[in-house]
This record gives sequence, structure tokens and C-alpha cells, in this order.
Amino acid sequence: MTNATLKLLQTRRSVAARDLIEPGPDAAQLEQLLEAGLRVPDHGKLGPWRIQIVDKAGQAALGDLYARLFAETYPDPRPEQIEMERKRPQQAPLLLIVWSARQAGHKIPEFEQILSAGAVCQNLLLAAHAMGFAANWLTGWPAYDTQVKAALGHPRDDIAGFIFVGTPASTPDDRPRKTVAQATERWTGPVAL
Ligand SMILES: Cc1cc2nc3c(=O)[nH]c(=O)nc-3n(C[C@H](O)[C@H](O)[C@H](O)COP(=O)(O)O)c2cc1C
Repeated sequence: MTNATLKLLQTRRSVAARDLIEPGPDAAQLEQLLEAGLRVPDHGKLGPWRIQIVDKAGQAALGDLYARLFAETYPDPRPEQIEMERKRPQQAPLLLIVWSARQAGHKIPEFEQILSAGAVCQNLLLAAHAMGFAANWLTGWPAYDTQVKAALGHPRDDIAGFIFVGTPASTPDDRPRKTVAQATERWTGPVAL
């Protein structure tokens, strides 16, 4: 691994979707981003994931759907809450939806299939960072809403993440992170039972 690649891995951080502005990836950059995103470990070669590309028109339609569902679900929603929901999927130039499209009952445990979809999300974040963009992996209520999943055409799959990609308008201070010492331990033999 070159030092530059290692540095990229060590410096990846999220930039909030609301702080991601144009330009987003062009068509050629999007292709590179997706290629990198899909290069993940995948036990059994099942390809238990799918990436949906949601451009600005799609984001507007998704925002309308969120606004409608929110207004139907909560009594007396404030207009600004509805507008916030409408804006939710429209915050960044590019929205990618990573689906965990796994096979139930397969000999490859579902947990491992889900992990592979998580790896797609992480690869997308890293590739965006490597390309000079920033990204944000979000879920929120729409990721778990049956009507949203049906409208997106995947009623039986799960949303691993909404990945927002764009150019960072600003880069706030990094958040506190666990050190290697805090997050690791050495195992040298069986724990006494
Ligand atoms: C599966 C998953 C879902 C997430 N969903 C949200 C979310 O809905 N809202 C949010 O603020 N952060 C969410 N996060 C956390 C952010 O993506 C991000 O990791 C966090 O803000 C810390 O920033 P960092 O990536 O620079 O460490 C989620 C992370 C994961 C792994």
C-alpha cells in the first residue's frame, strides 16, 4: 500500500449531507465510484447488494414521497417539518441507495450477506474521499419504511444506507475517535470459564 492510499484510509471522515454541494461526480467519475463500491468481499459470490442511483429528478420525487408519508403518519405536522422531509433526500448532488438484497435460507448466513452490503457502503465512502468528494452514510426512518421500500421497487430487501456524495462546502473539525488502544485487545489464550 502506498503512503498516499494509507493516508486516505486514515483520514476518511463524513461530511454532513447538508454540507455537500455541487459539483457531484460526473458520469465517468460515477462509473469509477460504483466500480470501487462493488469491489467487496462476498462469501459465496451471491452479490447480495444492489446500488440505486438517484439523480436530482429522482431525489425530488423521493422528497415528495417522504413529505406525503410524513404528513399522513403524524397528526398536524408543521409545514416546516414537511418541507424538511421533502428536502431530506435532496441534500447532496448525488444520492446512492445501497440495498442489502440477500437470500434467505441460503447456506451463506444472512449476517454475512448483510456485512457484504455494509462493505459496499464503506467502499463508496472511501472511493468518494479518494476522488476528492465527501460523503455521508445515513439511514433514518425512510430506510425502515415499508412504503418507501416498495416505492423504490425493493419491498423485500433492506436499505443498508443512503450514501450522499458531493463536494464539501466546509470541513468541520473531526469528531473524537476511539484510539487503537481503546478499541483493541489482545487475546493470548482461553478465558477461564
Ligand atoms: C448504518 C449506518 C447508518 C447511519 N445513519 C445515520 C443517520 O441516519 N444519521 C446520522 O446522523 N448518522 C448516521 N450514521 C453515522 C454517520 O454515517 C457517520 O459515520 C457519523 O456521522 C460519524 O462520522 P465519521 O464517518 O466521520 O466517523 C450512520 C452510520 C451507519 C454505519
